Amino acid sequence: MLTAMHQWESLCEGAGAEALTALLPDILKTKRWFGGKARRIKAVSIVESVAVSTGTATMRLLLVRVEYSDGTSETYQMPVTAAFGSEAIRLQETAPQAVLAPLTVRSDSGEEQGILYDALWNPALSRRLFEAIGQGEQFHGTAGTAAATPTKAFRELVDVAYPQDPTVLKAEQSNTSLSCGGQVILKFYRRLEEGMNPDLEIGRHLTAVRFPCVPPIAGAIEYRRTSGDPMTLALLQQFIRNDGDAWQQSLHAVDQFMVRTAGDLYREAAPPGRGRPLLDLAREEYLPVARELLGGYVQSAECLGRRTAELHLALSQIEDDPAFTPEGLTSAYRHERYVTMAASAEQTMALLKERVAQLSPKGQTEARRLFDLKPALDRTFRAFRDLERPVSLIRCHGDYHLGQVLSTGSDFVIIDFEGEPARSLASRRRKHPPMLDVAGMVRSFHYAPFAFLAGKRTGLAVAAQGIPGESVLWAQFWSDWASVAFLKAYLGIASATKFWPKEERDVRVLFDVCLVEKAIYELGYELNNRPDWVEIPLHGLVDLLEMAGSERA
Ligand SMILES: Nc1ncnc2c1ncn2[C@@H]1O[C@H](COP(=O)(O)OP(=O)(O)O)[C@@H](O)[C@H]1O
Ligand SMILES: O=P(O)(O)O[C@H]1O[C@H](CO)[C@@H](O[C@H]2O[C@H](CO)[C@@H](O)[C@H](O)[C@H]2O)[C@H](O)[C@H]1O
Repeated sequence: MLTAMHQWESLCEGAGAEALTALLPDILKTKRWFGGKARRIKAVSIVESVAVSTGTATMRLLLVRVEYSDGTSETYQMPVTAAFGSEAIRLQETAPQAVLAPLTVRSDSGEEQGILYDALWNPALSRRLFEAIGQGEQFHGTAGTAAATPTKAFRELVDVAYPQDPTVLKAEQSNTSLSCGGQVILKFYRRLEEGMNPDLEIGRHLTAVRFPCVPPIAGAIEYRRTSGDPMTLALLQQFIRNDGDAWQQSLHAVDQFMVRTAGDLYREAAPPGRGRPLLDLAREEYLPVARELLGGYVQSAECLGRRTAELHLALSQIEDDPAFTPEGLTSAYRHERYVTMAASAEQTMALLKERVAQLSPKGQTEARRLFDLKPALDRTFRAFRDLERPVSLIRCHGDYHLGQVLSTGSDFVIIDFEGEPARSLASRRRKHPPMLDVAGMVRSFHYAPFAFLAGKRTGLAVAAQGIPGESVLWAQFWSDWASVAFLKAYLGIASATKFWPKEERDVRVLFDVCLVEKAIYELGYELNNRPDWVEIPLHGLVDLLEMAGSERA
């Protein structure tokens, strides 16, 4: 229970903030967007409090610094406000996820009971933020200013009157987004760092060149101080009408595929064998049975491949910003990336060793297989380190997977250019070989059928029973041919561009290393975030390393 004197805002500043900061470690751990749940918090402090008012209601945009016992720290954005009496009771019932703590405000006239809650759930206050962007308003805090600015595209995208109140999206996400009348979406970043968020940085450029496959950016809110780079607090972009994301669409396609493979013709047959590299298959005609069994998904994956190549082309052609100018891969880059990849593989293997007993028997066997495959892993990393010819680095999506693509029916729109959430802002803003995104999507084509088999569609946990054995070959078949369709269309455009490696050998080295690096990242991500998904990237990684071995043999 929080107690404030005279007004709830006293909890946000000075001596009054002690009561709130004492409760914050426990409050943070209950929030979906807090990324430090598995870490020990040493101290929490409020480093900024910016007041935003509608005249009748006030919120404080708090910047909260979390210091961990390992000496590192993070800054989170928490917009807070208070409600009392029947309004507090209504919110506790209708939006329990918004409640931060029960609250008592004492004054000379007595006590008032209420709650402190997330101000994004207050429509009048969140509308105030939407409107501030159109009006280019600034809100002053104790150490800096929250500056709202529209882009040139604002007027085309936004009805300034906002006929409806904003509502918080129900989507499963790491940040918090509000949609306003199905017209625009305002995404509040939770973990903040100095420097422009790549979502805004990339989105602004692609909006300026009118790249059609991303939501145009209408504006942003940034926190500015006299020294240091601004921090991106929020991004306003067009709301894309969609029929779900490509992940949901893919699970549906896998479902239909599995039904087809169970049909009379295929029931007794094993899927046609593997063994050919995907990059080779992508340059040949489709296997007729693959086309038949994947059905309309072949066209979807091809469309996604084309859009991905067009995205890379657009990103490589942004001319007025050095942060986007393509660069050659230097030996310093190769060495530095080699060291980072090897270190992160070591860390992930160590974590897997700690958790191996929690896997299914089949998962435990695969984990042991993975430990034995360490030489193949090293060979893959070394082949990248020893590349001799120059390869282009460009700005990429950075965390590209089927969940980052909205399906509009006949086409796709690519969202969320923030990069891999656990990495630092500096590393998320780096240039990479575009193969990084290609590999991200190919890994996602592997995740979809295996997640389907593991019951992820229906929410069943895989941990206890492991991936069912009988359909694994068909799952692999779907994964391979969906990837081939994507690669065929991607290469059809990308291989003629300046950013694509000229030598086929270099393409193969990059493809292998990017796939393996992504699968290791996923293994670490699942161990830390979704333990009952671990066996999906584990299986994928073992398969990649075994295939790499058999191709070399
Ligand atoms: N421009 C948009 N139009 C419509 N829906 C969107 C848009 N951007 C995001 N969404 C929805 O919000 C979800 C989360 O968005 P995302 O940017 O991936 O958030 P986070 O980075 O917090 O995970 C998406 O999966 C999608 O359902
Ligand atoms: O979308 P985010 O930016 O939050 O990305 C993180 O979470 C993703 C899961 O939500 C994770 O993606 C992995 O799981 C997906 C299925 O849920 C799969 O399609 C992806 O291929 C797989 O990598 C992503 O890695 C992580 O950064």
